[in-house]
Amino acid sequence: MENLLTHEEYKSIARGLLLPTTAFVDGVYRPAASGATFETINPATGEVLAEIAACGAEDVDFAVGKAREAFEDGRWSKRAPPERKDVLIRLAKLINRNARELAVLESLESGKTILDCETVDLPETIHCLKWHAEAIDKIYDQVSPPSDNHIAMIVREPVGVVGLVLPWNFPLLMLAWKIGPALAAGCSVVVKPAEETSMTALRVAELAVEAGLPKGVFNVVPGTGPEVGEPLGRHMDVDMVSFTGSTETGRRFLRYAADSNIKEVVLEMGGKNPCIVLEDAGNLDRVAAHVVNGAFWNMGENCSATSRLIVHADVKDALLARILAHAREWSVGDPLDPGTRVGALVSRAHFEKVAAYLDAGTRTHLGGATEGGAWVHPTIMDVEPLSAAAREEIFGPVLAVQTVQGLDEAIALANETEYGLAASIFTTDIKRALRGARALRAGTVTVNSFGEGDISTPFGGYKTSGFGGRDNGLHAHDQYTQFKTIWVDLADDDDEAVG
Ligand SMILES: NC(=O)C1=CN([C@@H]2O[C@H](COP(=O)(O)OP(=O)(O)OC[C@H]3O[C@@H](n4cnc5c(N)ncnc54)[C@H](O)[C@@H]3O)[C@@H](O)[C@H]2O)C=CC1
Ligand code: BAL
Repeated sequence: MENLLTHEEYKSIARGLLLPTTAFVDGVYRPAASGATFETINPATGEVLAEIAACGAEDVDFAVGKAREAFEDGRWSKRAPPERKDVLIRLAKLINRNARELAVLESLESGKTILDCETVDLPETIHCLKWHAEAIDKIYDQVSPPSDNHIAMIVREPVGVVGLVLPWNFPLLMLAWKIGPALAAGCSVVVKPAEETSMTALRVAELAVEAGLPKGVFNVVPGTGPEVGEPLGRHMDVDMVSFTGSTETGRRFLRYAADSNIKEVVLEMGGKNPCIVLEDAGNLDRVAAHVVNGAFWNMGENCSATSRLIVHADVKDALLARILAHAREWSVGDPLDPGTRVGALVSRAHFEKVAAYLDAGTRTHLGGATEGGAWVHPTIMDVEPLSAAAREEIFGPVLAVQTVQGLDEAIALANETEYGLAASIFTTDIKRALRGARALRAGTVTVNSFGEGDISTPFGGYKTSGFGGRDNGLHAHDQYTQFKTIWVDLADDDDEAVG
């Protein structure tokens, strides 16, 4: 990549970074009300990067209050759409101007490779914000003609104060997926970053104010799930929560909403995503490259990662040979080395969770090993259909392989999961591809490729993978918008009144 720096240059930038460590509320950085802090660790070195404000219910309440004030006085919610667009485009440009610093910060906190941060996370974050900004003044209200004597306007209004609860695997991109449409709609937001990765969200909130976003509209409250996420989920003055993370925590947000003000809840949760390769898949080398990318990109810490390979017996050996050849190219190493493809897992605790699955297969084809308490080598293993490794979300670079004899068996096995986020199918027969794609119970199905789609296409899951709406696409704007119907009676004053 011609724009990448050297390993030494990245390390030098890392040493010089100014780290944002306190909450960002009402346009300024401020410590937690209690003064408490927690350590944020660089997972690749085990070193403490910074002490971050450990916020709690009092801080959440303060941030929600400021977000509410901002929403009600209309400083953002009632600004003309073209003006909101200009501010968000300025924010995208500021992120672009600070992209290198943000990429290094993202990599340091999360263990993600600098290669991905520079070439995927930052460009996609910037593109996402621009895309939603550009959409703001192109979404029209509607008029319904119920009768000659009536007219009904269907108008969109911002939902209000929104809580955005983020995961650690794509800290910046998930922030953008949520603030893009939320701010575009005119909402005020209170962001709760994952405790492993608080700093890039804090820095983006600061840049947003520099871009002209009024204070109080974009607040960030760092802290743990129980101390910040729960009070946000239970807050009586939060109108909606959008969450990305585990299915277990997603369920909690439904309970919080039910027990409080029945706020709207949108959940993007786990996956155990199948990749079906049929005997007529065509160029197996190309298929293998997709499978390896789907399984090991971002260390498999990706809700839509290819975590199950369901392969036809006739091509299994040939495909596996090519998969192993591609996977061996994925070098494990320091995330700040631009040659590294597999960085550190996000935390020691997560490393231990993933490592516990490494001997759960019936036969290991590759990997099965760890390194330095932070790295898991790309691992490929055969698994039994009902085993934990075949059913549970591992969220690491582990590919579970199962063999089938035909399409129907493959579909049945693919759907035999509580999840339904993503799936892929490889075949050169268009009818089989479409029959398979329709039968797969997943929010995104890719044919002859691996991918999550594009900012323009909705992303979310079936079954326990998703609830309440979709990220991305214009559909995402619906989440952050209330529809109001305004009826007008067009009858003359002396006509008989009818309902
Ligand atoms: N769908 C996805 O993209 C993600 C899935 N996961 C899955 O979840 C597993 C566990 O990872 P975690 O980081 O523990 O995920 P998590 O779902 O617990 O964390 C996601 C967010 O929810 C917050 N949270 C945690 N407990 C909470 C609570 N009781 N109330 C309110 N908010 C709470 C966290 O602080 C974080 O901001 C992973 O191994 C992986 O399988 C994790 C991250 C992202
Ligand atoms: N793959 C984007 C959503 C996520 O993994 O959190």
